[in-house]
Amino acid sequence: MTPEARLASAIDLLNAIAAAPRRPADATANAFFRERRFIGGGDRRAIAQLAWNVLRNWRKLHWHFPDRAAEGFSTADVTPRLLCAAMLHFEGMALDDVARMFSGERYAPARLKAPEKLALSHLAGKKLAMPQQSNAVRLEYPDWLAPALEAQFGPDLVPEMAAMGQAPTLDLRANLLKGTREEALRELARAGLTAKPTTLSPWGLRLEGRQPVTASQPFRDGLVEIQDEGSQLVAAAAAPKPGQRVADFCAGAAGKTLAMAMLMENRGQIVACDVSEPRLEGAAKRLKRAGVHNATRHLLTAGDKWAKRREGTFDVVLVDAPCSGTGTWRRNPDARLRLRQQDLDELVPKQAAILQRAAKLVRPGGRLVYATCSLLDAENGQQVAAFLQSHPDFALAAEGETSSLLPEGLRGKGAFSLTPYRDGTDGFFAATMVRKAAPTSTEAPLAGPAEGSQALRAPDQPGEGAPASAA
Ligand SMILES: C[S@@+](CC[C@H](N)C(=O)[O-])C[C@H]1O[C@@H](n2cnc3c(N)ncnc32)[C@H](O)[C@@H]1O
Repeated sequence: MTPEARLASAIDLLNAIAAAPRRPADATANAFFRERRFIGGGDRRAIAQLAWNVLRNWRKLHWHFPDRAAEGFSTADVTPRLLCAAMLHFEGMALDDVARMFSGERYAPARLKAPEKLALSHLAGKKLAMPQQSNAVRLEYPDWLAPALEAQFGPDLVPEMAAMGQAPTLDLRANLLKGTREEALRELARAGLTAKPTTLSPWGLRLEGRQPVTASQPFRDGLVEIQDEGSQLVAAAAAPKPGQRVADFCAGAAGKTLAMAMLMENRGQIVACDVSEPRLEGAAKRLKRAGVHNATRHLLTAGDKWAKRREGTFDVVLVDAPCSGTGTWRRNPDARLRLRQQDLDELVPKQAAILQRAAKLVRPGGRLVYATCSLLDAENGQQVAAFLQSHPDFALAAEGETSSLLPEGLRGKGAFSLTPYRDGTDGFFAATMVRKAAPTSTEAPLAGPAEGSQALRAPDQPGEGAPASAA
């Protein structure tokens, strides 16, 4: 593709993203490229990069295009065309050269209109980030979240949000069911991929730059799984042992189920629960590729007796709760634009209800881990404090009760948070709680696999399951 055609496609992609404002941009981008299979890998990366740079710098770019009614320019004229043109300029292209890209010729974007030319002319001599911009604009966070983020990070707000604005690293987890971390490193190198061990997760590997992992042999063989180092540490906090009974209550597409099955050395039983059938379906292919044999899936439905019958029977219960995803803004810059106060107002009681339901599954003496990929105390510390207040039979794990798989700095307290600036991971929170050992005679006996649960050895047929996710 010519540079002009790539530009036109980036504009089309941003228009598609704008047309589905509640849908995650990466889902729209996947559909966009699926419908345009003729676009090759290099072009695809260049198109996505320009579109993502626009999303990452959304507020700053808009700041440069205020209403200029007297000159016939209104903010309604700020379209993906203008944002892409501005982005190219701020990336170093002279304004005349940017204008030339809009040639109107075949595959190139249509010529710039008078209001667009006028708006672009005001960019001359300016930088993308300007001292007059507020912190929220310069660092790309929503104004309504400023008080919560300021309270959370204090003097670190600026470096934390700046780190959140960077492109993320791509982390893998060596799957010890298939080989050691050293073997994974060797096989990656043999496949032409450069990685190095992570410092916090004992199984993590960090890839330099963007490398085609999913097409590589070690990925296809299940020797490595895509998983942010922070997500690996949540599984480390849960620390299930071989032979135990484990419930991954919000398992989604099983990112943490996979890591926990690895820690269990495929022994014992792990039940991956979720309310979303498509997500649980997506888990099947990943579990098969990873060589996991000790997992079953269970779809949670309203009025379902499954959980009731298994109260007090699990050694470890992980609640990887649905959350604002504010810790994943590096990966999903569009999420900053989508998140509303209303979403948070709905999420907090939902998380509390899920945590209460899941807690009932924990046996006396067992472990309950509550985790999110959120930066916000309302979803994290406050949620755990409220739970402990209303559940005196649970306590935050004391030193010595937390997982020895965690790095020393995270082991001392029952709860930890991770951030891109401090830890080089996505933002994560995990709290380990222990149910006090006070067995009662009414406890249900250990139950076998649930009715309606599906054995995950099933997908022998090609094409079953969903692609790997980074969760
Ligand atoms: C953060 S995601 C889980 C990611 C997953 N653990 C992983 O590592 O790949 C949260 C999940 O909670 C699920 N969920 C939402 N409401 C739920 C509920 N009431 N009970 C259980 N799971 C729920 C969502 O469908 C979603 O898959």
